[in-house]
Amino acid sequence: MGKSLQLVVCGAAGRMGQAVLRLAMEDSELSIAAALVRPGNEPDPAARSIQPGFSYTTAAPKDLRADVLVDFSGSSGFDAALDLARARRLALVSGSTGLSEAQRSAMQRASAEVPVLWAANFSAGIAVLAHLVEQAARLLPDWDCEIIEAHHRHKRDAPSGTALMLGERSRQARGSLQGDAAIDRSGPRQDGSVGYAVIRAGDIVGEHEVRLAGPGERVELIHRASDRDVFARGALRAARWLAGQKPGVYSMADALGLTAAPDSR
Ligand SMILES: NC(=O)C1=CN([C@@H]2O[C@H](COP(=O)(O)OP(=O)(O)OC[C@H]3O[C@@H](n4cnc5c(N)ncnc54)[C@H](OP(=O)(O)O)[C@@H]3O)[C@@H](O)[C@H]2O)C=CC1
Ligand SMILES: O=C(O)C1=N[C@H](C(=O)O)C[C@H](O)C1
Repeated sequence: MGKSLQLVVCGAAGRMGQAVLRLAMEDSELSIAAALVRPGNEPDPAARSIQPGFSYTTAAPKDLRADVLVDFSGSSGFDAALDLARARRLALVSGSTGLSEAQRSAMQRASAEVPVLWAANFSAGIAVLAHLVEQAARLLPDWDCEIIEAHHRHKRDAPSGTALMLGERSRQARGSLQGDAAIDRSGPRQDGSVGYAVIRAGDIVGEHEVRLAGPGERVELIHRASDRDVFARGALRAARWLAGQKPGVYSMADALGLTAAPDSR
């Protein structure tokens, strides 16, 4: 059977880009139409377990034929990825975090033209954690909510996109209008706020703990990713699902078929 779904990968030289490329190349139903990197940033395919003879590119070819753009280029590459998806009418799957309000608005506008699926975290476990956090926050409306996240030493944004999503979900579940706790955590805690603590160390793939604390007791909900491939697999699953959808905004819950459960955004 021939390969069916053509992918463009943005941020292809990065940790996630490399994982997406490797897994896509192992999949007989996927092929890589273009792997976009910054000029001078082309990894050695041989050194990274990518197919021999595979070539990276710094700009999309004029005759590009593709179905879905998978973006892991972070906030610095996101604008170019979004422009490319719009210009070539490609469905967009993006896991880039640390996006500004302006970038999020631009993504929303683009969804009128192409199908868009953005998720802070493509793992199935985080989709379930988000669901549990919502339930716990609703059942324990007055308890303090703290989110502790840990990632590798190279991560550029903080708190992580996943931590912010979990905080937002907890606030939504409580109907709280209260904002995030200030970065300056000195002084007593503000009722109803969500607090964040950040660890950046070594090669930690991604850990998120939501701690709900009341008087004399606490509930801790934890997810630990130990292999970056879980995110890459989730993104490829999202890409398969998104191809052929109408323009609009979609979530990982849509792609996973979790219609009754909240999504992982
Ligand atoms: N949703 C999810 O499940 C997950 C999301 N992420 C998110 O994905 C993003 C990437 O993570 P990670 O792979 O670890 O980061 P990396 O820094 O390893 O990779 C990002 C890559 O994108 C490149 N890049 C930046 N701008 C451009 C551009 N304009 N054109 C082409 N390439 C560009 C960077 O190049 P250079 O180094 O030269 O800047 C780098 O090679 C982050 O925002 C991270 O938080 C990560 C894991 C899972
Ligand atoms: O940068 C990473 O590595 C990760 N980023 C995402 C985030 O910011 O939430 C998801 C995952 O935790 C790994």
